[in-house]
Amino acid sequence: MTQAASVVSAKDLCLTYQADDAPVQALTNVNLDVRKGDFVSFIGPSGCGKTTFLRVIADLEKKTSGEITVNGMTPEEARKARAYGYVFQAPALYPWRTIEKNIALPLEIMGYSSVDQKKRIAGALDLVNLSGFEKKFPWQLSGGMQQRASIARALAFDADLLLMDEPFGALDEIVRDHLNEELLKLWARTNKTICFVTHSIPEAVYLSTKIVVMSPRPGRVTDIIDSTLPRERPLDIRETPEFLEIAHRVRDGLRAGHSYEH
Ligand SMILES: Nc1ncnc2c1ncn2[C@@H]1O[C@H](COP(=O)(O)OP(=O)(O)OP(=O)(O)O)[C@@H](O)[C@H]1O
Repeated sequence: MTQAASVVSAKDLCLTYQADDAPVQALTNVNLDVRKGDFVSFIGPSGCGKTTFLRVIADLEKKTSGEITVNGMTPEEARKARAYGYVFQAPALYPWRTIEKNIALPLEIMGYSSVDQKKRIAGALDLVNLSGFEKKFPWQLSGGMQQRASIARALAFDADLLLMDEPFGALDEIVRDHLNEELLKLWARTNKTICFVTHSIPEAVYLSTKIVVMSPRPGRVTDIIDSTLPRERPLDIRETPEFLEIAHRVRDGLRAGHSYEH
């Protein structure tokens, strides 16, 4: 079997923010290869550079040195080619726009025709099980539904790559479990490549084909774990020895990152 194409490739990637008082080294020599169809989670304590890494992929920040390609292009070229959808930590929906108008916004900006917009909005809402909620305003939906609407917005232009920055962090555990299951189904159905930031070890292990463990100051990758779990994952897989073993390795990686600081 030939290896899947590289979607994100980072080689010795470094990023230093030029803050007013002192420079902040947010990413140091990050080496990572994300392949088509991978579900990659980034886990690490606050401030280790997870968001920064997603923002470099999305061309929202510029690298200081090293290499980064997205679908074989520079991040700028990839952005212009609409290579990815981005889901933020909070749903970030405009309260004065209905759900369909929120999803339409990036499509309007990109100049899709209104017929095309309608088709894409209907398809994206169907993927996140929100058909029928087009005319509702964000405040009429629960937190979980709002987050699904913002996932629909990221799906609407049908990019192969989905960047998700801790999308379920603010939700309670039951809703989060449900959305984790739904996200895996969506991933299986669409064969997208997903880069997902989380603070939760069980969430990272449950969702991912690859787990990138990071440590802070300066943001480094301490471990990259290829999951041995099958792609089909009922929630109770979280009680299997295989799952717990991977979770254990993630925890060890996080601890190793911490002791580095002393
Ligand atoms: N625009 C900026 N200017 C200066 N420093 C910044 C800027 N953005 C982020 N940083 C710093 O860079 C480091 C990495 O930040 P980043 O947001 O990538 O971390 P994170 O791992 O995503 O954290 P969290 O889990 O809290 O979201 C932090 O120390 C942060 O304070």
